[in-house]
Amino acid sequence: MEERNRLTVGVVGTGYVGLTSAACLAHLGHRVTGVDIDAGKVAALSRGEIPIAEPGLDTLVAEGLAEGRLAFATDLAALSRADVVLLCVPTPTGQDGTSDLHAFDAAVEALARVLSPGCVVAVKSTVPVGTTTRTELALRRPTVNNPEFLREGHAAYDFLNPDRIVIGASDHAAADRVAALYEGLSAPVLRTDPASSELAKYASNAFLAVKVSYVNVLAELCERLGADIADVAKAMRLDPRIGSAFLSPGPGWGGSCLPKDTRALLRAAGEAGVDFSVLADAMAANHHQRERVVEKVRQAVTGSPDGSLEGLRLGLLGLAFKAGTDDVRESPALAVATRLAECGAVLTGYDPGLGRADRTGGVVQLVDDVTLVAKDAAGLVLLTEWPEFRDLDWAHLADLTDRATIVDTRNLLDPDELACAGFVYFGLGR
Ligand SMILES: NC(=O)c1ccc[n+]([C@@H]2O[C@H](COP(=O)([O-])OP(=O)(O)OC[C@H]3O[C@@H](n4cnc5c(N)ncnc54)[C@H](O)[C@@H]3O)[C@@H](O)[C@H]2O)c1
Ligand SMILES: O=c1ccn([C@@H]2O[C@H](COP(=O)(O)OP(=O)(O)O[C@H]3O[C@H](CO)[C@@H](O)[C@H](O)[C@H]3O)[C@@H](O)[C@H]2O)c(=O)[nH]1
Repeated sequence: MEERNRLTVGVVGTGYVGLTSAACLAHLGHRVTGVDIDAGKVAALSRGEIPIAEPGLDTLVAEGLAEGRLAFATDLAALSRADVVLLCVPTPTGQDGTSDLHAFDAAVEALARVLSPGCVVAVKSTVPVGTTTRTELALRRPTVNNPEFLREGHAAYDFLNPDRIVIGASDHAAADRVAALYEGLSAPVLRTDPASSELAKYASNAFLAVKVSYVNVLAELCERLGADIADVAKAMRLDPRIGSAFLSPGPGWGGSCLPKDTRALLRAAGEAGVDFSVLADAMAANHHQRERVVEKVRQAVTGSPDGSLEGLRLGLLGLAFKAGTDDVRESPALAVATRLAECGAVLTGYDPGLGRADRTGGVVQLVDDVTLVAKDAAGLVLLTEWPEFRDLDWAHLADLTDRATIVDTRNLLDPDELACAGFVYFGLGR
């Protein structure tokens, strides 16, 4: 990148989005300082220690630190000379869809005191429509909305290879400044107004949620009608209007974004007097899906829809909300585990991303050896689609179990192979 395009960038919040943005923008040649209120995190990052499991991020952070283009601080004063500041703080949503903007507003209030008059602020946090314009008024600095679409587990790759860059701004020069951050990346840049940009973020996540709920209900219908969801989805994927992604059934959609953003969009629609019942239905289907998985496990391991799970040992494979991450925020796997525990089951769990770090609130005894999960279990439940589960020694695991029964909620495994290994296999929609 030419020297003239290098910007001095501040990033507020160094979580999944902030840390990834900081490391990737430093990689693109900008001078970046990431600021976080968590002093322990800042100290660790300054030593090159990465608190989240994201492929490639450690290398990018090490590169940025070594080349002097990346630094971390706890004091926002470190951003006083920034050309652009990205806001990447959490914006959680309550059960009623209300966005909690405390962290966001606190960061804005503190920034107002330190930013130079010419600084452009980019809101990367996912925020309700109107927030960017309100922030612009509070900061009295040009403020644009620049939503982030990265997926956890692919954060650095997605940041550097985006499908699109969306910039919602009322000021052309401010939009140009933010667009300059991404020079060198080949992605369509969509310039629009702040409200459209804010809404595009929620609309994208909620659409993905609807798609997964659709396929999960379809899987239930397949079971009732004797069809195979794998083939039904395969036929659908071949239609480019439908697309090939997000058609895999599972225990429901979760994570730090889809649930909270769907709730927020439904609330925004309600407040605007718009009946967006397809969203409410997708959320209800998602709740139902977890119950359906619990009832499938009950039927599989007890042989009856009314069988008791009290005192039964169950082994869980996977607790993260999806493969490739150590994140358990709103994890459907954890929701299923919690429900099974409420039914009296005694749970042992193994997740390649979590190790023995207990982030399950004590619901599951986490072990770091899959054979301990199988030992004396009345059944196994595969909840997260870690690819390495395909290569386990299933015959050995079947021998270790009390009853060689497995419920594969991700349809990850080959039913014939599992049957050969001695398991009674149950998938979804098969
Ligand atoms: N996680 C994702 O995959 C993803 C993707 C796209 C968009 N988003 C959105 O990005 C935003 C951030 O999400 P995240 O997952 O990166 O959050 P996170 O919880 O991983 O990280 C947020 C960081 O902000 C810090 N922080 C909180 N208040 C602060 C303050 N006042 N000043 C400085 N630092 C502060 C926290 O200590 C934490 O390190 C949210 O709005 C989210 O919806 C997340
Ligand atoms: O066919 C599928 C695809 C996904 N899921 C589930 O859907 C959830 C969400 O998956 P994913 O979208 O990959 O997770 P995130 O990393 O949270 O990414 C979403 O949320 C981010 C935060 O807003 C956005 O930036 C991303 O574009 C958006 O994909 C997970 O529980 C998945 O297991 C399925 O069950 N079946």
